[in-house]
Amino acid sequence: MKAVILAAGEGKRCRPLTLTRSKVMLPVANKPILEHIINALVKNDIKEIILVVGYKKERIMDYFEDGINFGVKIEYVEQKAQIGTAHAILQARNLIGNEEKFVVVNGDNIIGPDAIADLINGEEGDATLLTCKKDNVSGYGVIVAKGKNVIEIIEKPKTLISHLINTGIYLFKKDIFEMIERTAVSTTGEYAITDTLQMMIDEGIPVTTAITNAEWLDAAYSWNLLEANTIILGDFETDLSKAKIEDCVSIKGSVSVGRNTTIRAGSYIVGPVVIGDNCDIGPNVVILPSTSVGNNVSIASFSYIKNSILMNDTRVSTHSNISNSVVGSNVTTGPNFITEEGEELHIILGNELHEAEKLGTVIGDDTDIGGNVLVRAGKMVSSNCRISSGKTISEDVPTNALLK
Ligand SMILES: CC(=O)N[C@H]1[C@@H](OP(=O)(O)OP(=O)(O)OC[C@H]2O[C@@H](n3ccc(=O)[nH]c3=O)[C@H](O)[C@@H]2O)O[C@H](CO)[C@@H](O)[C@@H]1O
Repeated sequence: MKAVILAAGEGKRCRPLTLTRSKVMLPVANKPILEHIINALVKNDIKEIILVVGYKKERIMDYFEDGINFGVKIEYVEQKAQIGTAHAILQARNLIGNEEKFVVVNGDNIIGPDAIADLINGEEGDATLLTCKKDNVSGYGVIVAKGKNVIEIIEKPKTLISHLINTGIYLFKKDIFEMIERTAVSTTGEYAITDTLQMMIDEGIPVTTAITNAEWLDAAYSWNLLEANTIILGDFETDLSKAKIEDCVSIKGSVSVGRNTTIRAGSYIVGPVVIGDNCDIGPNVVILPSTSVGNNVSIASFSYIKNSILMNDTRVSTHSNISNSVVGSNVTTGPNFITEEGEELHIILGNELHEAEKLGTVIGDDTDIGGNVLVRAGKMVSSNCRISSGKTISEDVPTNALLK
């Protein structure tokens, strides 16, 4: 069976990190979200993948190429304008060819292999939709079902209607393409697959639900990446075989360190922690759970990193303290860079107010921050910013900002 993965959108709610890559390429435990999905499909023996790409597609295509290094065959199809999930699925029509049925997966949620197995085992009717129960259903499509039959799909309702949400994982028969062609544009101006399914239900065509308790993680906002990272790191095992570990390094819990990475003397690392290839850590650096450090990262002496994601090519100078933060790639921070720790924060994004349980900061790619800079809890610095030494960041910093 083939699978179509929808990966053409930006994922605006994860800005500033998605200004330079799409959400599907955001790393969780040092692997793009999309790679976790592909691994889950492979474990279910689904090895022919059609990737619908659009926004920043080169980044996806350069990473996955033809899929051979990931144990799959990947074919790409471009969705030129991101006008909805139904429209995205339609782009795969020619590549699905004569397949009677196929799996569709939103590319921006982390899923475990059992989620796909639950979908396939629960197949019934013309379309099967994988659902899961969630306490907080805001921001999702919710499902009203009678037994296995879906009665109604309500996209992002304002009031609580059901605790059953649409995971964005489906098993379709190829007739779905004709249904999509008949789908009307929604009030938000998109061709939504949820509208296609509702149209089918209204016409008496059976749409069923399979429920899963398996892993399904959505990092809706950039700070949610930290929770996803903590969960995925929980499955990691210690692997120090490829690293250079100097004397007097203390390592506890599960810690995985990549090729050609040096952990210098006096460093103290408590897992779960994953560190990529070609990194230079220490001397005397403390890294605490649950932290992911990408490839080609340096963390200089006496720095302290806790519950954070540091992406590729980032350089942290001495005596820094980075906690509960997501730092993009190719970021440089000067000596004594401090992220303030905050809990139960209110964060304004666009015109909406959100809550973050815990957050230091989120920093976009290609930003340079001088020495002795403090970022107040929950304040974000966008990409390509230059911040001079000695500043205290008490407001969000916009893209390309120069703070002298
Ligand atoms: C209309 C719809 O489907 N809603 C579902 C979607 O909402 P949600 O609002 O999350 O849907 P998104 O717009 O984030 O898109 C989901 C995925 O489809 C891709 N994409 C989106 C639009 C587009 O034109 N092209 C494209 O490829 C995105 O890159 C992403 O990987 O997922 C949720 C689960 O996370 C479900 O609960 C919602 O019911």
